[in-house]
Formats: sequence, structure tokens, C-alpha cells
Amino acid sequence: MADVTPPAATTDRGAGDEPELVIKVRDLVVGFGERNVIDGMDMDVRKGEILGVVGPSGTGKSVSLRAIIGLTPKRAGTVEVFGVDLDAASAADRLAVERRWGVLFQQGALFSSLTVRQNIEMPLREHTNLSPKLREEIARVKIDLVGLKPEAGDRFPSELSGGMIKRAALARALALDPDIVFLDEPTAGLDPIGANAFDRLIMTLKDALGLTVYLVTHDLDTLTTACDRIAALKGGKVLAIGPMSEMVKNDDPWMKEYFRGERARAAGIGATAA
Ligand SMILES: Nc1ncnc2c1ncn2[C@@H]1O[C@H](COP(=O)(O)OP(=O)(O)OP(=O)(O)O)[C@@H](O)[C@H]1O
Repeated sequence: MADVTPPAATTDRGAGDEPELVIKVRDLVVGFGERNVIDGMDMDVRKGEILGVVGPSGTGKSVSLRAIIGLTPKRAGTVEVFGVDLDAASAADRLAVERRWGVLFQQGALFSSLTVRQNIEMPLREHTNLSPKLREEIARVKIDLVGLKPEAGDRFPSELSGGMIKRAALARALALDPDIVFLDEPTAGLDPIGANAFDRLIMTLKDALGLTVYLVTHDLDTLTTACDRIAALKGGKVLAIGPMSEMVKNDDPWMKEYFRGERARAAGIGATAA
């Protein structure tokens, strides 16, 4: 493994029983051209939770994810991960934090010219000095962990189904045994059975590995089944954050339509509101 020791997680505990935070976003502003897409966003992500991030289309859910991991530049604000302010940190400290997260981008974003195994080995090549044999062994374990057959390791992304691509991308996100995974619409494009299986996989991995999950989604089933809390973004800010039982009581027009509308009722969420 690489020789950088990750900084210890902040407990961030107050006087009471406040939950331990692994991500703390304050006054985040992210924009393009003259428009600020994220405009003063505060967000806390608790250790060990699956936080579902929802909001109207184009409201900045993916941008928030990309800004937290530093792929999209901020105009203002701070992002702390494991108590490390990512802008103020030294390069070594920042790298140490980056090693503790894995990311599943929309569409999987696997390298098309590499096999699944080579894709999973890529972060291990970049961040560790492991031998090729050990890298291959870890890739084999991750392939098994996400429920793919061993043969899938030799396939190229173009030879996989949508569900297999998501699983392969998740295996790659898990390559470095992260503490946090960022998932950008992981069930988009999957049929309901495949989506449900993927939700269950994320929950199982969360429980087994103690993962914290930042999950951007439109999928009401995912929110109901898998998420401990939900953050609803609107107007560049977090409009509401809490469990589903709180979301269904919110009287913002978009929230009402989303959490109490026809699709929500079809997903059985109306019952929660009663
Ligand atoms: N690199 C970029 N350059 C310019 N505009 C961008 C860029 N990335 C995102 N945007 C704009 O920022 C806004 C928010 O995009 P984002 O992808 O975060 O939306 P979203 O909430 O995830 O939407 P959806 O639910 O439709 O996926 C959109 O208007 C988008 O066009």
C-alpha cells in the first residue's frame, strides 16, 4: 500500500449525542459563466449513513458531488472530509483523503479499452505499490463482492449489460477499500429488478464495510429502500435534509409533488406521509 497515513476521522461531536460527520460542506458556491448552480450550500454527511441527494433536474446534484471531490472548482465555501479542509490541506494530506473515497460516475465511466479486471486494478496501480499478482487478487475479490461472476473480469465494458457495468464500476470504486463512496445515479437505466438488486447490494456493502454513501438519485424506490436520510437540493441550497418521514411533511411545492405525488404513492411513500 502507499506510504501516506490517512488523517484520523474527526469525531466532530458536540456536547450531546451529535453524530460523527465525515463530510462537512459550508457556504459552497459553484458556478459556470454568470450562473451559480450551487449558491451557499451547507451539508453534513454522517458516518455510516446512506444520504440520498435529490432535487429538480439541473439543480446541481451531480455538480455538488463533483465539487465535494474537487473535480469541479468552487467559487466559495469549504469542504471538509474526515476533518480535513481539502483546500487548505497539503498535497499529501489531500491524497490521503482521496484514497479514502471511491466514486461511481453516471454511466459507470469505465475505460472501454480495458477489461473489467484492468479497470478495477487501475486505482491500485495509481495509488499503491502492490505487485501485479496482489492487484489481480484484489480485483478478483472485488468482482465477487459486487456479485459478478469471475469470468466478468475478462470482459470489456462493451460486452456487459447495464447492470453489470454498474457493478463493475462499483467494484472499481471499492478497489482501495474506501470509507466513503459517491454514487451518481447508480440505478439510472436499470430495470426495476436490477435497480432493486443494486440498492440491496449497496445496503449490504454499507453494513458489511461500514461505508458512508453519498448517493445522487431520482429513484424513489432507492430513497425508500436504501437511504437513511435524504437531502433535497433546490435553488442552489439544501432545502431540507432528514429521514423520509420528514420529507413527506415538507410543504415546498416541488417536495409535495415529488414525495406525495402520483409516483410517490405508487412507490408506497404516501403511506409514510399518513
Ligand atoms: N461543466 C459544466 N459547464 C457548464 N455548465 C454545467 C457544467 N456542469 C454542469 N453544468 C450545469 O449545472 C447545472 C446542474 O447540473 P447537474 O448535472 O448537477 O444537475 P443535476 O441536478 O444532477 O440534474 P439531473 O437530475 O438532470 O441529472 C445544469 O444546468 C448543468 O447544465
